[in-house]
Amino acid sequence: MSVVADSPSRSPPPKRVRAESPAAAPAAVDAAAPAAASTAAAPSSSKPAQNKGKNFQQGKGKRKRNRHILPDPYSSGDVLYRDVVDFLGKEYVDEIIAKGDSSEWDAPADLELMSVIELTAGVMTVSGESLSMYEKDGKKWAIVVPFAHPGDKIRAKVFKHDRLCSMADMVEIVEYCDDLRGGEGDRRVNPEAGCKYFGECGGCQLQSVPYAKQLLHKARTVDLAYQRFSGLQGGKVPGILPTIGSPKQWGYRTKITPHFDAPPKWAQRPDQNEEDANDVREWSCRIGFDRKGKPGVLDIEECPIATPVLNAKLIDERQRIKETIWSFKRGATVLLRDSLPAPEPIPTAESPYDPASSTEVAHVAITNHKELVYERVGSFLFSFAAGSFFQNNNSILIPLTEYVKEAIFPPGSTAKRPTHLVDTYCGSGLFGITLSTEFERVAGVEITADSITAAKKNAAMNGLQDKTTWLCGKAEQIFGGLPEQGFAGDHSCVVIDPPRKGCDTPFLEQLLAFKPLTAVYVSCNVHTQARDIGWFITESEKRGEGKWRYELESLRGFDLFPQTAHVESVGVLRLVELN
Ligand SMILES: C[S@@+](CC[C@H](N)C(=O)[O-])C[C@H]1O[C@@H](n2cnc3c(N)ncnc32)[C@H](O)[C@@H]1O
Repeated sequence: MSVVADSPSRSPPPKRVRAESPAAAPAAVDAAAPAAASTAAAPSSSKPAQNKGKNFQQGKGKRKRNRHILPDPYSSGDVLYRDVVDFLGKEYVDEIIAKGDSSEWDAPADLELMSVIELTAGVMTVSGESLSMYEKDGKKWAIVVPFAHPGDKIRAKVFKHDRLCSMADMVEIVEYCDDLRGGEGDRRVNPEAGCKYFGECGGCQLQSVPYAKQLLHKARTVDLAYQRFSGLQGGKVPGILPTIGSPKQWGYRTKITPHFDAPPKWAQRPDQNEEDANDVREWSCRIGFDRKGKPGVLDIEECPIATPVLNAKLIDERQRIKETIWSFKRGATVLLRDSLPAPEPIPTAESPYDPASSTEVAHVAITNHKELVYERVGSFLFSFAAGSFFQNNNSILIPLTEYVKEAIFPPGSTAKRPTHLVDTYCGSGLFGITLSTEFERVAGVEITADSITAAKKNAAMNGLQDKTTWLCGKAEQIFGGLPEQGFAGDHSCVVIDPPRKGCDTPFLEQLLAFKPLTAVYVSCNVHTQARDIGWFITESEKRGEGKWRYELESLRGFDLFPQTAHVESVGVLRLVELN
């Protein structure tokens, strides 16, 4: 474990552009960044966050205002706060907050910023950090430290106080607790395995945890999300099923986006004499990922969770950028995407893809956002622009799509069989196309025109053009257009796979009005999923007036991102007629 000495700066990272052309490229959107959910108790809408930026004035008559900013609901900050409350004890926290003197923001007096303290890590947060107890004069306070496991004895440097907790950097693990250790990525056990940047890179959080325990951690995350955010009482949330592991636990990631900063003004250019300018310093170009708890980019030569072809391409890209770095005025992001080589000829509606003809071929790495990527999922071929959305772990896509299929048609069920599938937030058609064999008709809806173009092309490449309809528009407006296409709730099933911010209220309202036989909600943010499913079940009880309602039949995580704390959650909703 490396020693972390500097205090992190809290300033926002500089803007980045794509690395294709150094000049005048547009600012790239970080696809991995969580979208802030916007309301506290209901699915997201266009309303502003209720408590964002709320000010609390400390001390009457004082001119200095102390801004205490609460995290957006369902954000990682909100989830951490819930972890802290559970750790300190809800009764204790309620008591402190009930005083109304904002003392939940006041760290214990002797806990000074930049001080190094000794702790015993208590529990692991949802996002994989440790929480340790700091108690002084009856005041309980949590210390958040990354990379420590429950039971580890550590030294940590406090750099920020927050509500009921302080953030600290890991300085040293003095004594390891073996309970959660011994994973393949634990370099104490396997010095050659895992990632040499673990402990410094902000990308992975759970590498040193054995894989089976990573899966348990993710099942707990799903469980906690429903306890905290669904508003559903005990019996309405089924027991969380074991997390389905990823067939590949390393070398699985088919897309990575390392980034780099432009040379700062003070940096000494290679062609510059030191006498030319005062105050120039040496600067080196770092291409990689954000550092954990420290500002700036961590220089990354390889990423062991990325596929081998991406790691090979990373060497070339790093070389290319280092050679041209002085032409960049702003930082930039590099896209690296794993692809099959373009098939020859490209399958078409007239001559569709034949899975029997496919052979094992060497993959290629694509760096141009507009170039087409090809991926196989089971007996289907997909293509999409490299810069657009597609799931990043191909190795788990057959288990995931097969699971959704079985959830819709449970073996031995006597329930009415849906004949039509509506794939909402369909992207380039992953669920609609892989599940199409079970349905008479499939409709997909998606906000991004390019993805709909890709979905149509994918349907044609797989010979599915006649049984599929792909509609570009907001999912919030789409159910109205479905009857014209022959879709009605009483013979349909809906797959819902929204971005991290979850569904909007208008979407869920339409889903309730459509009243499908089954809905399967797949989500990369279990916290907004819990909120949406909680709302949906509760509303269905009101609207069903004792005649019908939706039940949450099953819940389980899929590990699309081994070694990280992320979990994909699949919730199955079934319409139940009550008389
Ligand atoms: C998590 S991705 C899922 C894509 C696809 N189901 C898959 O697995 O490849 C979410 C998709 O929802 C789309 N999207 C985002 N907001 C939307 C909205 N309001 N209405 C419809 N689609 C939306 C995004 O463009 C993105 O393709």
